[in-house]
Amino acid sequence: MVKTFKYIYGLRFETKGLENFQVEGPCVIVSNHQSILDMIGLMEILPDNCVQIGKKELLYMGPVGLIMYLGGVIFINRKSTSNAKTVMSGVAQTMLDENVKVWVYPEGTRNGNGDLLPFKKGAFHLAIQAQVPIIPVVYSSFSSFYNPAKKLFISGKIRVEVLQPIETKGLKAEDVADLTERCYSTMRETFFRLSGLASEANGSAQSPQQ
Ligand SMILES: CCCCC/C=C/C/C=C\CCCCCCCC(=O)SCCNC(=O)CCNC(=O)[C@H](O)C(C)(C)COP(=O)(O)OP(=O)(O)OC[C@H]1O[C@@H](n2cnc3c(N)ncnc32)[C@H](O)[C@@H]1OP(=O)(O)O
Ligand SMILES: CCCCCCCC/C=C\CCCCCCCC(=O)OC[C@@H](O)COP(=O)(O)O
Repeated sequence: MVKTFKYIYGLRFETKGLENFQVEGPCVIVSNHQSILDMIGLMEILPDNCVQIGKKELLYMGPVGLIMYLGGVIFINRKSTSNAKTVMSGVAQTMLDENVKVWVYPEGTRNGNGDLLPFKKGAFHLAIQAQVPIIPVVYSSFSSFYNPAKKLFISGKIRVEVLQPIETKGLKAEDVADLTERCYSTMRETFFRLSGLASEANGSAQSPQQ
């Protein structure tokens, strides 16, 4: 049902690398998060047996919260790192027991400013604790067709790339920072490429025309 919103809004998806989802057993999928439109992009490529990590406030969104709850979304309290850590440790065991993939937005919040925010570390702890691969997914920038500040929302194309799995076998807690950084730079590079943006050393991004 969520997927059908793409026809209403005139969004087209060009997807590459779906075969990278074909890993044996569970994995952690990480993707960039620009807006609520990501829910359409999520449903466009959602693999089987995959649940998402969401902020707990979403649970209180009436019927939408109920659907998410019934769909298996794992709710975390972002204001309490210790609570979120406890929930995610439980997830590591469950994903192995039940052969489930877990989708995390490592930026931890929506960000439509034409770059990726620094990644939070929960997804990477999770993958290392469960010793499962990380599969990065990158969606190109929406800014050419969707910009609430400029009251812009027209039809547009979203390029999606499912990148190759990053193995975590043998990695330990002390490798989390390095793994996070590796994944971040690969995804950021891919984001700029898919969006046709030139990156700048200071972290801001500009289109070549600008
Ligand atoms: C029309 C009808 C519609 C019908 C409806 C249908 C709807 C669709 C159905 C389903 C779709 C659902 C989609 C849901 C999408 C939801 C999107 C969101 O909500 S995004 C926001 C929530 N997600 C996240 O925040 C995930 C990312 N965040 C993290 O991973 C964080 O790390 C954290 C676990 C929340 C902790 O946050 P904190 O700010 O404290 O982050 P740090 O990363 O800086 O961590 C601090 C510190 O703790 C260490 N740490 C972190 N995690 C762990 C861990 N698991 N184990 C051990 N240690 C951990 C981390 O390393 C840091 O320490 P240090 O600095 O020393 O390294
Ligand atoms: C004009 C925009 C129109 C949007 C059309 C949306 C089509 C999708 C239809 C229904 C899906 C409803 C599901 C709602 C789930 C919202 C998930 C989401 O994006 O949560 C925000 C959260 O991650 C981070 O929150 P903050 O950025 O920190 O606060």
